[in-house]
Amino acid sequence: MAETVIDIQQLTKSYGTHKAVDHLSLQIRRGEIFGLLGPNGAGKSTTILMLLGLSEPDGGSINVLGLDPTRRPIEVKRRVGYLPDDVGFYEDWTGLENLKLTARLNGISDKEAEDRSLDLLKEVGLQDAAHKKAGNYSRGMRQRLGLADVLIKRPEIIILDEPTLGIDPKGIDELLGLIHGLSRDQGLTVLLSSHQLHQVQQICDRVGLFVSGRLLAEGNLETLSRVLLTDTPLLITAEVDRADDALLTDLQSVEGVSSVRIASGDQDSMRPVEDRTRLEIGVNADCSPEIARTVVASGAALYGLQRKEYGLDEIYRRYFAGGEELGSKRSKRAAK
Ligand SMILES: Nc1ncnc2c1ncn2[C@@H]1O[C@H](COP(=O)(O)OP(=O)(O)OP(=O)(O)O)[C@@H](O)[C@H]1O
Repeated sequence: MAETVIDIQQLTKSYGTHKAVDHLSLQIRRGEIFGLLGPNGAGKSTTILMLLGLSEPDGGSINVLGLDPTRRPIEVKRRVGYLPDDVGFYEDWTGLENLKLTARLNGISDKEAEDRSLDLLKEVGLQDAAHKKAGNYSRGMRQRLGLADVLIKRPEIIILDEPTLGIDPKGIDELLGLIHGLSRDQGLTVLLSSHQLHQVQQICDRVGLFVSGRLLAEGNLETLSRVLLTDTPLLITAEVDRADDALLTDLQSVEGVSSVRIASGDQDSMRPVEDRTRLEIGVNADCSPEIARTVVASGAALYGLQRKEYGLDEIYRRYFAGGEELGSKRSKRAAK
């Protein structure tokens, strides 16, 4: 297994009485693309600042490439690239000039700076814009220039804070493809913060789900569904002509069923046909045959039965829709 390049243990940071990061423990391995996923204010940026030595923890420990960022921020900065959500460039300078400046600031010779800058501009698909002023770049181009800017010092880890914010869908795909390719080709470790689920899902090897400064769960999609949806890893929807209380009770007693509810029909794409009722049945094993038998035995007509596994989007939506009480229950479970 690849070595651990970021090791966070029981990390805590408060602003006044507000805990922005609350006993966070997390390990990231070399070459991984790890997604920090969570709503605004979840503590992602605060965590990133502490990883870079730009903010001091109140408690716990951080180790980045064997270094404590609070004590050795300069060495960490040399080996870790950081792309904030909005990079500052000299707007009147060309993309190439901006990159060369960063290279020089990192102690790279003029000749090498020119070569590396041109190579990177090509790599991020900006060769044709190399001599255009950064002020005239689109948001997507600026982010790609930002990526080149971060890579110029040949870091081992790059940390990207909401890199796709404000970019159009095509630009997002290009940027994510670029990040993925870089990680795979060069063994670069990528830490990417986002509240855009499908983007994180698209390229991340593992995801950490943040809420209120705490890491509720981490892992690949499968692990997340197991941890966050222990009771109902699968959802079966049944479309019936009617659903009385007796049917709901019968379904609830089928082995493997953990929840039964009548769908609200608030999602257009899933709205049942008029005069039909859609039941959402949370199950921990596929008990479709027994569900079908129970519906038919009740005298109701069964129009359809569908089984699906949760995607990250759904985990996120369901999880956060669950509210505080559910959240704390689940976080305890996740912590086990
Ligand atoms: N410098 C600060 N002073 C006081 N409170 C802060 C400061 N920075 C962050 N916070 C608070 O700490 C909490 C975590 O913020 P943080 O920016 O880390 O979250 P985030 O997950 O990165 O969200 P966002 O995507 O909105 O930046 C929030 O409640 C925020 O208001």
